[in-house]
Amino acid sequence: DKKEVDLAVQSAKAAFKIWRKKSGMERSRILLEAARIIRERKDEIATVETINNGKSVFEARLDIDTSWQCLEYYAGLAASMGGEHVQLPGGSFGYTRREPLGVCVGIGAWNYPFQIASWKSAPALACGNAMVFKPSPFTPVSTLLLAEIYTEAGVPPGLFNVVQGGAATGQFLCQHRDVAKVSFTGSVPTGKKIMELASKGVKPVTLELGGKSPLIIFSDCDIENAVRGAMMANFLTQGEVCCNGTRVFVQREILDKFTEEVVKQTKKIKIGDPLEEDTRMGPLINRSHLQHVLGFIEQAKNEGAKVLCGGDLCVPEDPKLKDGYYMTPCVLGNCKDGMTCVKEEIFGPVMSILSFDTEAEVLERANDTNFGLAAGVFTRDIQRAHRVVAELQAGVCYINNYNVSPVELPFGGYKMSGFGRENGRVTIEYYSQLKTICVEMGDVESVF
Ligand SMILES: NC(=O)C1=CN([C@@H]2O[C@H](COP(=O)(O)OP(=O)(O)OC[C@H]3O[C@@H](n4cnc5c(N)ncnc54)[C@H](O)[C@@H]3O)[C@@H](O)[C@H]2O)C=CC1
Ligand SMILES: C[N+](C)(C)CCCC(=O)O
Repeated sequence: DKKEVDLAVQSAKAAFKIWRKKSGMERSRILLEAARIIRERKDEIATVETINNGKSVFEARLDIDTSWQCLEYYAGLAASMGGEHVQLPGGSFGYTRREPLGVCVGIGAWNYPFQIASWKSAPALACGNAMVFKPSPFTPVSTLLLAEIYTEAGVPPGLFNVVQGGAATGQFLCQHRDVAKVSFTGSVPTGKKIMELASKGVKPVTLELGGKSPLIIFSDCDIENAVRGAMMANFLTQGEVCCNGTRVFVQREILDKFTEEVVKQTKKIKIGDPLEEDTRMGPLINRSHLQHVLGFIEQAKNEGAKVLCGGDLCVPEDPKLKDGYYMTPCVLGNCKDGMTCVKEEIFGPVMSILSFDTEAEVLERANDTNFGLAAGVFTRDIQRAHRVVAELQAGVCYINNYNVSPVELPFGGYKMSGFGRENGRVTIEYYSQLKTICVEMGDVESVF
């Protein structure tokens, strides 16, 4: 409620007063300690994340890895955040200071709860800010572990606060007068609302929104790697991934071979209890989302797409899983650009395969979308690879791989997939502001 949101912001504000005075080296040491604790508690956090979200524990561990890596990365940058010195006439000079913004708000989606909270809080805290974070009400648990860990590592109490709730809570946060910035991960419609709310207080926003990314497979590619890339691009976290390459464009010469292999591999994905070691796909986030995804498959069939595998409700053999929100991962063939399954973000394990003939044609079609989060290309021709990514309208492009996320590289979208970046050096700019100081060494020459 409004009252709890205010308490969280006030406590973050108090912590900010202490934190902002610390040197980068001091902040760095605490972030490194937090990273160490995450590494030490990795299996436990991954288990909580699996219970939280439903993704396989095998995959959840990878999310926890990119989380502590993000803290380590920004710990490394914290001490080198600085400004510049500029000489002016007559011995006068100026300098700039890079200062924190204050209390930042993070609002997260349910697909990568711990990772999203880490990717937002690590650069925020490294720059000297405080953060109040609101996880999705579908995945409220793991972010609390992060808060616990920051506290144990030695941040001032309240520096990273978690508030629970849905849209109303998010709105209170975006409107709060003591909030300096909002970083949001979620859907395009909510992103627009947040931008609107934040604009009332002239607060900067970072928006990490949805996508419908193209993955382009040329006939000169290493086909085994291309198949693995397409699996990585579509089936992590039950397909509930914003940057997934769900429009798989395959050059006609290898369409049959590629499709056959992708279908073979998709059928092998082990679905079941996500806490079991060999499971690679768990249940979707909730029943209504499952129905929503299955609805897209029905519609795809009606519009002429061919289900090559999966796309059905799945009831695992284990009786304790019988009411789970499981479905079999789906590959759709015979897809055309105008179909709903090709145009809209499904956010489930559904790959659409499209064929193409020429580079110019596929570029035109790949870019014909309002989204622009990610894109991928598989080819052995290095000139073509760089020529194609230079033309793709997407914030993150992969050559001969997909959905890897080294924290050293910026991540974020073009077009309606949002703006601002997470990870990489550049994100320091999104969590700090520049102060200019002009120093007079002589007398004031007044106009009056
Ligand atoms: N670009 C990226 O990095 C990512 C984008 N996404 C996108 O997120 C979507 C799925 O996640 P959902 O949780 O369903 O998205 P969502 O937009 O429904 O919710 C996201 C968060 O915003 C909060 N929220 C909802 N309405 C709000 C309002 N009016 N004001 C303030 N906060 C509000 C929710 O409680 C939740 O914490 C997909 O569209 C996906 O593409 C998901 C993960 C990563
Ligand atoms: C880790 N990765 C690249 C698969 C997804 C990260 C973005 C998201 O939160 O959906």
